[in-house]
Amino acid sequence: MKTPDNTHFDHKKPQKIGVLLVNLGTPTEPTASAVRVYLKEFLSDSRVVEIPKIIWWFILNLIILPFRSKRSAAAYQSIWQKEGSPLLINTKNLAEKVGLKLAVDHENIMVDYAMRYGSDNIAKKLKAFEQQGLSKLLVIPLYPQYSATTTASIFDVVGDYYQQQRRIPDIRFISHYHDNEDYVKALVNKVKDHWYMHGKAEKLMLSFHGIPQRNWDKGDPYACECFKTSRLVAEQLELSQDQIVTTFQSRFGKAQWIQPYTEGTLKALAAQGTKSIQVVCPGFAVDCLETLEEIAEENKEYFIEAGGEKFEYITCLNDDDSHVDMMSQLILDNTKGW
Ligand SMILES: C=CC1=C(C)c2cc3[nH]c(cc4nc(cc5[nH]c(cc1n2)c(C)c5CCC(=O)O)C(CCC(=O)O)=C4C)c(C)c3C=C
Ligand SMILES: [Fe+2]
Ligand SMILES: [Fe+2]
Repeated sequence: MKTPDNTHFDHKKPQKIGVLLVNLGTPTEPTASAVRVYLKEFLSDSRVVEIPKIIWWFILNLIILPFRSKRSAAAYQSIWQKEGSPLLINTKNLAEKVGLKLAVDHENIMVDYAMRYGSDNIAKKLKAFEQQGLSKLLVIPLYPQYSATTTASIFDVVGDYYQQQRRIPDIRFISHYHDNEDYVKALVNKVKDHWYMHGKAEKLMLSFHGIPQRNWDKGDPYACECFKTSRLVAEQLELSQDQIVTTFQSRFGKAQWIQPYTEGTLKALAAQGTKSIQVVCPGFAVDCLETLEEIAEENKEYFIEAGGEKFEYITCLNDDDSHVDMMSQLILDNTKGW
């Protein structure tokens, strides 16, 4: 154990519950150099890329980072907001609203957000909690569907942090909430609200971030959880098999990823005569590059170019009341007895 840096225990300090909502992370600015720093940390995580370290070091540093950073920076520029990256702004807003809602009746609960990669990292936020008298910790990765590539990576970092500490709080970790009733209801209501404003399309597409096929083959339950979320949403929306389609986006590299792919499905549907489609991304708690640029811009273009006429993107739950309520309830359910 390295030198622990805990402060002396203070008997008078109030004992509090810390709730950390953790998302992926994002570049500090939409420039090639900032994107490179972010991608280097993200793609060096062996939970994300399982290729042997030495081989991957060469591929990442000599091929991917020099080319991808520039291309991704341009994509980030197209969605960047005055206050920064949408992923950061939306995550911050969600955590703030959940904190305010819970503060009304539960003044011992502190809510904050953290990012797995880049700034606002997990260690920094756990340290801040400690300074405010943390005695119990609930970690909620903002990934409804479990994957080792995302959820487990957050668990690793929380573990690494406490490996360096003398005092460990009581810790609870939510590994998924893909079939949580309130989460499914929030998605269903989001789609219904959209229908109310814009009418129905011929098809509803549920597009999730993909993972490599070999991760699924090795036992990652992610795809099964995505399909279960889809089934629950379809049942509550009373949609038949041919009105709803589940797909996977954001393929990275040449290997096979879980299928069907979002891009290929949109092109095929348009080519087969589907004229209108609505797309929602239930695997993303908040809007980010993968939804605002890849789906709402890039994939929209593919659909229209292939003969589609109407493409509507339905935004993520973000800081909607239904999401704030759902998260608050998840927190109360999982801090019972504390
Ligand atoms: C091997 C590569 C990747 C795996 C596996 C992966 C899994 C995965 N990612 C998310 C959520 C997000 N990914 C985002 C961006 C993003 N993802 C990858 C690669 C893998 N993701 C890259 C290279 C990027 C960067 C953008 C790019 O260059 O295209 C984001 C958005 C970040 C933002 O700043 O807005 C999210 C969110 C999940 C849920 C997941 C597995 C389940
Ligand atoms: Fe990703
Ligand atoms: Fe992408």
